[in-house]
Amino acid sequence: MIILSIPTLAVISYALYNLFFHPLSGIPGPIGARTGLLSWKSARAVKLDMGWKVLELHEKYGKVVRIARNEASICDPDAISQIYRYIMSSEAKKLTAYNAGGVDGPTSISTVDNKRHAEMRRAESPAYATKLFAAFEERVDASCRELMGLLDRCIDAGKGSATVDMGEILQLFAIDVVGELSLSKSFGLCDEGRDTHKILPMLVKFLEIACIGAFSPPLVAVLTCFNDLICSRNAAYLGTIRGRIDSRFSEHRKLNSTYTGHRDMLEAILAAQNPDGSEYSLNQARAAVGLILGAGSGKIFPFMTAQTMRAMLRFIVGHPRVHAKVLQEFDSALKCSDLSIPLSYAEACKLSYFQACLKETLRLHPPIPWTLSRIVDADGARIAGHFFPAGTEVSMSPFVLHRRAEAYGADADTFCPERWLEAEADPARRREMEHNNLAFGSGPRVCAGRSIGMMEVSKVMPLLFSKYKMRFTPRSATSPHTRIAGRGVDGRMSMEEPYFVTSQWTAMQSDFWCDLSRRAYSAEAVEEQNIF
Ligand code: HEM
Repeated sequence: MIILSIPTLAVISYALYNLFFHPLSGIPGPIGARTGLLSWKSARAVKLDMGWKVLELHEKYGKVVRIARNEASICDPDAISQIYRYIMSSEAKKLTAYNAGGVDGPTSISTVDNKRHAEMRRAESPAYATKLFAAFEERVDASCRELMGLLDRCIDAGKGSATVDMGEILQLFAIDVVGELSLSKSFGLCDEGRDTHKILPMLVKFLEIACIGAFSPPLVAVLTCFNDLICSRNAAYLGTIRGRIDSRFSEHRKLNSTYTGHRDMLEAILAAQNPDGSEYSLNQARAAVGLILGAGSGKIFPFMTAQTMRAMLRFIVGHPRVHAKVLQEFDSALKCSDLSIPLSYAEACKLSYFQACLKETLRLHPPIPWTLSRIVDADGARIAGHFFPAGTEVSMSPFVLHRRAEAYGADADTFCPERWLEAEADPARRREMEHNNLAFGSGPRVCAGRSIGMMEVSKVMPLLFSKYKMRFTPRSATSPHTRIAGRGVDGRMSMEEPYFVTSQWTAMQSDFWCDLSRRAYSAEAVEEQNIF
């Protein structure tokens, strides 16, 4: 009896301490999180509903919510700099959860120590530098051609129209692009027209499991075994990547090559040096390139660009007024010879309405809805009216912040690209809106591949919109959808929703079918055919 009651007493004392004496005890939140007896975040990782659940908590409890025993989620634009810049600039460490999922060794995103992170970031920065952009653009153009080739083949096979899983096709494209950018070699997925190595399910499972493991430490060992199993079942894909990295590594060492800055990201990584002047080892190169490719890392960037492209397609085609304006802008630029095909990034940046749509897409559907956590440093910090002592965690969800009226106005939850154009006339407002955009994170750990991601999306999406007539395949008993209803990024289920979103570390869409046919892209054609 006494033996039984000791553990029970320990649990009760632990819960009471967390409820009434823990430094975060004054902050409201779900009871499981406040007592520390249930992991609210693990539940989100398993149920794949993070975005809308954390939003619900903020709607119920306000700007500051205790989402774990030691963590508060904050949604206050005024706190962005404090959390991501000032706290980070001192001794604060990045949450150890980022370590989950690494295979080849530490990467910049998984490195907790700030000093080491800064060193890695500096060493690897040439891989993301604008110096490589001319080469990058050619490679993205090559992948665009393969993508258009695939869509044309589908349309020809269907004698002028086709119903395709655009979600999957855009993912194949994004993976081909990172293959081109990082290793000078596409994976040929668009050429094949399908996921030949079954890479996609592997990457999705890898990511989901890494997230569950990150927030359920007792499960890490079991989940790591699952991840190893997933990797071994997809040895062909991982083997191809490793083989390419390894042979380029030996070639680099044998020839004692110097970095010319003209080839690809791997060339820049092979030339990277540690602070003591030593060259990057094979494992360091594998880890850095694996991070970019999503092979052997829990953070999968080809997913993020694909998610952005899918969301953009969903928002633009789902808003006929916006769709017509995007096409009109493209057609008139083409008519005035302001554009060439393939589109250069510089030209794509001049399509101001299109760029506003891209920013609006990243605002309403940030690929990472998860709370980006930081640990408070030795001095503690006063944030959003609360004092956080050293060692407590503070975080923000891009998804939640982007939907707050304080950040984007009373209509924050509607898709309105015009808000970005209007802000152009008011530099202070524009700066504020850019500052509140957390889609790529903020501060010293902001996304290293931001310009690459923006370039990729900016080059391919205008072409897709202008070259093809696209509409969402209506859901019906005979449609190819695997789910009866769709689910939007806000968690709402609907028969009208063209895809199904799961919200975990990333907001992933699936089951996204579109009807496709060719479109004559010129301004006259739009008017004559009265397409809209
Ligand atoms: C639309 C596409 C993308 C989005 C929305 C995105 C978003 C993000 C976010 C939110 C973070 C920071 C996470 C944090 O605060 O801990 C991040 C980090 C990072 N991203 Fe991206 N990303 C995108 C594309 C890419 C691409 C294409 C690459 C590589 C070519 C890339 C490479 C990285 C790297 C290396 C980091 C780690 C930075 C560090 O910790 O120093 N990203 N990304």
